[in-house]
Amino acid sequence: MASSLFFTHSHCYSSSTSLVFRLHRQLGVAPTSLRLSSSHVANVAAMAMDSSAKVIDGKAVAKQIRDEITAEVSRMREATGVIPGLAVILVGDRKDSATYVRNKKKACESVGINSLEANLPEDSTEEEVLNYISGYNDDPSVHGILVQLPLPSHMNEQNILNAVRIEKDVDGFHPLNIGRLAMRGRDPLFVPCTPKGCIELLHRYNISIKGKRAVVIGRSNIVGMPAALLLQREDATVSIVHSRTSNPEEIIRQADIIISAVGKANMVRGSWIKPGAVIIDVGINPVDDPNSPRGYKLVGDVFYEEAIQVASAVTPVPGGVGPMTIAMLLQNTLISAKRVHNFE
Ligand SMILES: Nc1nc(=O)c2c([nH]1)NC[C@@H]1CN(c3ccc(C(=O)N[C@@H](CCC(=O)O)C(=O)O)cc3)C=[N+]21
Repeated sequence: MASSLFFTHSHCYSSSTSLVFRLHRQLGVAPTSLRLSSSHVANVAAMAMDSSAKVIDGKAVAKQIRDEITAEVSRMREATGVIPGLAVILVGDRKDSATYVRNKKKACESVGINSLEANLPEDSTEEEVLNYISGYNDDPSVHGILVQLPLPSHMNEQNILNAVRIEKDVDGFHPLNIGRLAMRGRDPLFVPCTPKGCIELLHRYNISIKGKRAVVIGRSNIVGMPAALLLQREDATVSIVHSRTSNPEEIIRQADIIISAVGKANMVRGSWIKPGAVIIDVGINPVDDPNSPRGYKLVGDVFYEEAIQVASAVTPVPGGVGPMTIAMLLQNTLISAKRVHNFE
């Protein structure tokens, strides 16, 4: 999910918070004795006292959605005899990809969706991958096809994603599905899982989007760009901040809703956040942690401990967007099976 990295860390230290603290030191006064006039800082202080930000529990919402899907899968099976099927193609042996694929398989089992898996060696040819896709395209027991990304560098991702039948494109990555997502008055067959999960979290927490200022950080094909399109379809006013944006902090500070999908640990600092904003953190970044048995822990793009003091609601990492991505994949697979079998 991590796209290209950007922003030097020196940016983080030009934040207004650390500037205030530098001022404290220069003036030789205790922080509490400083009169801070801006409502921003006052609000931050007020919120810090009751540390009021809500944690958006993606893990719990994903569980609820899986329960709903379980019920629908069995209703469909009883009425039609059809069991939705998802095929996952994994090329190579990246450890993280293998873990994600295993989790997807487990999730399928937990809701009663059939899962098929093709594990191809790293040195497979593009043609071999295309052959698998074509087999799944023609297999009526397969309602969704997912090609785990990233693919080995010798393969042309575009050729491979284009080969998935749009009726089975449960990732929503086919250019025709993205094109429809971008057009007013049209609807894609599938919406990409991670951005869909972000919007679903906002809905389930009754956070209104219409008329709000939303900022998406990152412009990847799989998260940032479709997330911006979805927010716009929900009637938000959307800005996209990326590696060539000259004043990212200034733009991010105007947002009522922030979706960050950059892949840079703790990049978004508390001082970049408008008090009361809602933060959806898509980043899943490993950082060294000698106290963890694995030697690392996962953090988001957003500096969580700071954000929770300023925002009204924040998704944690792990336990935020990640579990929602998988829940949306199951949902897309169910939608696909229902559509092809005309089951309402
Ligand atoms: N064709 C394709 N479709 C994808 O949807 C896709 C992909 N390729 N390639 C890789 C990324 C990554 N991704 C994640 C899904 C779930 C979690 C997830 O459930 N994370 C948990 C656990 C994290 C952990 O502890 O390892 C959490 O955030 O709480 C994370 C990441 C889907 N991706």
